[in-house]
Amino acid sequence: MSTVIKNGTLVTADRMWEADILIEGETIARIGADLKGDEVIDAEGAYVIPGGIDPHTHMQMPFMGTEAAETFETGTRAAAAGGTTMIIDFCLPGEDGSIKNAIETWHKKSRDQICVDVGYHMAITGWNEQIFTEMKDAVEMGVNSFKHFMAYKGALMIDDEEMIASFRRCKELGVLPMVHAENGDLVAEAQARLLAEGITGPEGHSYSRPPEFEGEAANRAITIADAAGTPLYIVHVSCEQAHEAIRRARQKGMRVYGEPLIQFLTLDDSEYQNADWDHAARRVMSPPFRGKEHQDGLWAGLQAGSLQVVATDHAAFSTEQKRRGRDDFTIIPNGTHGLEERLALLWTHGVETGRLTPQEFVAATSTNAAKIFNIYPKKGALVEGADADITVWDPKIKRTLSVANHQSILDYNIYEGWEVTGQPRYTLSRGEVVWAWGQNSSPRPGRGRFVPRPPFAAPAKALSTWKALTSPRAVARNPMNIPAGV
Ligand SMILES: NC(=O)NCCC(=O)O
Ligand SMILES: [Zn+2]
Ligand SMILES: [Zn+2]
Repeated sequence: MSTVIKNGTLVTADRMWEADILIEGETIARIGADLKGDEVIDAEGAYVIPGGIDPHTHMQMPFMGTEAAETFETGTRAAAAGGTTMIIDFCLPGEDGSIKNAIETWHKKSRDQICVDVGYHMAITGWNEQIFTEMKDAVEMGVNSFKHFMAYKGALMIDDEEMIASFRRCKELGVLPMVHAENGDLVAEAQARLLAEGITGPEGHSYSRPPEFEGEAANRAITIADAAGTPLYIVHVSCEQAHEAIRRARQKGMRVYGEPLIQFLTLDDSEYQNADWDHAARRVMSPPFRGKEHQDGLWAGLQAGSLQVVATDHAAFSTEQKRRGRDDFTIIPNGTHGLEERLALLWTHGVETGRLTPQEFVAATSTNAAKIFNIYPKKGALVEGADADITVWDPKIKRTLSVANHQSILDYNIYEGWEVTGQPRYTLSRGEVVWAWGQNSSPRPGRGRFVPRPPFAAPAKALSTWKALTSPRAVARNPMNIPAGV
């Protein structure tokens, strides 16, 4: 069976042009004029873009004494409804500490539920022989990126020595280390002080994690990555201090990538001052939302290219779960949602305002992630042979974001009442329409697939060559120029 998408304007990270797309089975077979297929999808007046890739989600994640409420099923349905056709979720090792077992556990959780494709990053939450060995197994199982938490002291956090060892192992394996950059010791100290001062509400969360703590950790992680000779991806960049560290590193020629979240681009820290406890607690995440000046910096980074990917860090906890921290902000589960809203918010606040071109929008929502995480051009591209993960993006559809119409399992929406312009008229995952605007689609759970991601030959080789050329070496001297011993 073949399908042709007709009359649309194709947009990729580097081009915009009029053409039809012929899909045969699961892949793009041809791109050109006047193509014919068994079925026709009309894209008149719409942009035809690569399906979104959200490289930062946490479905059903065990965290802070509970488990994220969003399931792989509801989460990937929300993704499809928002024009996203692939997520990369974070695997956390269980009590046995095994990375291999964690991947199997994630497969078991996701396999029968996913409506679109998934990949995994692996969290490194300690350091020992088993982890060293199993990192290679993880690579063979299709994982090419490893996250290190510099925060969440006493839980997921690792120290510098462990991070150095793990980054060196990443370099050996040609895979990408990632960091959650916040100084966890300083956060823990600030939390204790604020509680002692009687600040127990969600505003304490924001006070305990100032941008300086994030900037310090970003600089430290960059220094460790440079010493280990590896590229680095910094997740959920929220502030100018971390952005500045990334800019400086990139200017020195380092491959450091920065990921702002759609939440950081659109919401600010005044949310934590809201008199309604639930309102403020539902927006508790780490790092927290920042002031407007930081937001402007993040937008500028996307425009200038110092930040590459807009993700969501979708970690959805219900009101009831958030209320666990009623008397103590340090136990409010950290996380917010955005998977379904990401593209529409970035279009509305990025493209509609002239901050981003449609091509830059595509780069930030799919192509750059596909390149950085080594699945390009299978994903994130409109080229012959690529997976037919395609969103027919209608820039005229208006929608009011609301818990009443969202697909997420959550009992609230942090964007309640916000008007957005632009929605997927159709979302296609490997050639199948999984979402059609206004038709109450229900993509089949279990149709999604795990996408293995191989290690990165090119950046690893380039960095090794450069490090070998610039590494310290002894100066060859004529013995006549060396003082004689006494
Ligand atoms: N970001 C957040 O608050 N929750 C999810 C876990 C993480 O990414 O740190
Ligand atoms: Zn994190
Ligand atoms: Zn996260």
